[in-house]
Amino acid sequence: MPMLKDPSKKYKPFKPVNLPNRQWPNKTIDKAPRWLATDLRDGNQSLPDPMDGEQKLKFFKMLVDIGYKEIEVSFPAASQIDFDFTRRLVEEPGLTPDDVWLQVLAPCREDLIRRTVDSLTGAKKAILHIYLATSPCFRQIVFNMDKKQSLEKAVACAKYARSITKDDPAQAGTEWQFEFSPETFSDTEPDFAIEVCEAVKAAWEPTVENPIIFNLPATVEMSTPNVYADQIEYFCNGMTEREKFVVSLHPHNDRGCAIAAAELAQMAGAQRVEGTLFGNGERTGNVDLVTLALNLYTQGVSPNVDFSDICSVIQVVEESNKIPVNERWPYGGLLVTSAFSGSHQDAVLKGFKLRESANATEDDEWRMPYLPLDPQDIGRTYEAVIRVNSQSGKGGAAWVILRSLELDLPRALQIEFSKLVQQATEDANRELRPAEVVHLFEESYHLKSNPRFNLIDYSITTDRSQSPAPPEPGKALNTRNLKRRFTGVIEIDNVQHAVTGTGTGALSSLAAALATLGIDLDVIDYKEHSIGGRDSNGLGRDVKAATYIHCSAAGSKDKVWGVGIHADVVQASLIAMLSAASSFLASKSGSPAPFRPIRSNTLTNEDIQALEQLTGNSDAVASSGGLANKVNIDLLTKQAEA
Ligand SMILES: CC(=O)SCCNC(=O)CCNC(=O)[C@H](O)C(C)(C)COP(=O)(O)OP(=O)(O)OC[C@H]1O[C@@H](n2cnc3c(N)ncnc32)[C@H](O)[C@@H]1OP(=O)(O)O
Ligand SMILES: CC(C)C(=O)C(=O)O
Repeated sequence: MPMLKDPSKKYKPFKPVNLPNRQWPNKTIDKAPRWLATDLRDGNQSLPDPMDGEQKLKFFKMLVDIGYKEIEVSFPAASQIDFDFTRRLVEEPGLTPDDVWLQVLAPCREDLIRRTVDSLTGAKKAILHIYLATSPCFRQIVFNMDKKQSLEKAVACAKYARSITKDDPAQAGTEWQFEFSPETFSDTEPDFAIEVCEAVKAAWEPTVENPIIFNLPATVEMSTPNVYADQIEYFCNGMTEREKFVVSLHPHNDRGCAIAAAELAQMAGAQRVEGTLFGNGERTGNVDLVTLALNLYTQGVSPNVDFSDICSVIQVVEESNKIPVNERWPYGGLLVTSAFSGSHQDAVLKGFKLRESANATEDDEWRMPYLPLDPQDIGRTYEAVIRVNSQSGKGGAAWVILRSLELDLPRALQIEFSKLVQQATEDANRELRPAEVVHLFEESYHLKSNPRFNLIDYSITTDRSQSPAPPEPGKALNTRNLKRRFTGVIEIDNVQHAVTGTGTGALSSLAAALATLGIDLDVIDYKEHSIGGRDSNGLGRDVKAATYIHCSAAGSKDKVWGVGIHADVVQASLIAMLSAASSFLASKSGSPAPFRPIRSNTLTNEDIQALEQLTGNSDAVASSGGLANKVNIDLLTKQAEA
């Protein structure tokens, strides 16, 4: 059967309350309401498999830890499990903190109210909650009662409840609060709801010090949230003795607007909200207390409950309800603090960088594109903020590398690496985990090991023979301007090559040395920074240098990046150069592997002496960076002679 083309006969629009002078739209919420957590009652009653006593206890303890002071723990007349659980909370020392109120629910039936009150005997602080559906639909279909009968039933039950609680001397050890719910309030004629509640108030005789709680449920959410807010404001205005009752909300989520309804209704005068963590409850659920609390928090209002360990909360909720918390659930969902798409990542990363450069503390104003809440405030890590898939941009992968390896990649390297990541995500057709992004980076830039190039040994000396300006007579040589000479042994594809080259610094001298083998690279960009932290004595001994060099191949448009990390800053740049050289060989189509030098090597006798010293003399080795590999000096000599 298709859906009705004209549903107007079957479904009628909700008739809003007439409240032309409504005040609530001009109000804001500037303080947390009283919370009532009803996971163990309304949440529990909606589960295919309700919780057992142990599960309830675990959940109860978590609610207490979060900071809830009013907890609806059971429907004691429903099952022995619920009754016993309530008794346990009352009897077992230390389970219920002195400032926590145990709330229990019963329908307007004397036998069930009696049983319910019995479950609380001896409690320090108890809220007895009874309900009677007051809407025309329920009066007619469920109870076959008219308004008068309905009102009389509510009053009779309130009187009975009073007689066995606050009026019963045997119950004097308990501090009692009384809550009445005109169930289906949102579908009840507004004036009738007021009439019933006035009568119940008169029956209970609340005081300013101990007001009655009128819980006004949207048992079924039937209208837009503004209509619910109107109903609440209308109720508050219509009732007498406003200071003797607390208005409580109990929104369900049939239309998906429970959060909005709870917020607008607070603006309309409600002081208390009943709900469950992550909105478990009948049908589409109760209003979600986590979202409500964090909505307040992100407006700078303390919610008086603590979700700083949201992951543990989710774990207990899921194991108790056996219903997963949706990944997209506001605030708590696993994916809501993650950005996959490039534009989001770019914006978020710029936000983080700005905070970092401003040395922002936890307390500093949170201004972050796309993220209304600092994930760390609820125990989520920044690692999970950026995730990499085929929708991601350069910033995503760069962030992963930064967080995992501390490498702050230059922009052009980010762009180059993101192309590799893009290819990998498209090949895999899925998200790349951080470890996979790291692995791809390490492989691409030969971080763990360079498969083709190995710096066996080297020394860098000043080259007086190539001094740009000979010293004036009588003046010392300005060593700053002296050229540097790289002399070393580089293994390429398992063959050792003795090379030497001169340049303005270590890098250019190595570049010159490589050029003698036919590997012509010009360094066009260079960046370095330190990584690693301080040791246990607070000294920067564990600090390493990270070097990035961007090279162009002489005579071609090819450009390659090299990355090197080493405790020795010079060696880091030499390693980076060889990393670039390796990429250069790989990028050259038609380049034979293994590598064969296309130019002959010209090692002078001085070079060979230097190499002999380098490998034979342990002091020299130490001063050259302490490379351990042993060079076959005979082979090198022969190579040089040839
Ligand atoms: C909106 C809410 O969430 S309200 C809370 C709902 N929670 C629960 O119902 C969970 C616990 N409930 C139970 O364990 C059971 O339903 C009990 C123990 C309360 C009652 O069980 P039973 O006696 O078997 O009655 P049952 O549930 O079949 O039917 C309800 C009866 O109570 C009546 N009733 C229903 N609601 C109410 C009410 N608020 N006040 C008075 N009577 C009511 C019904 O008219 C029906 O009476 P009938 O049999 O004369 O027609
Ligand atoms: C008993 C009442 C408060 C209830 O659960 C509801 O109306 O949804």
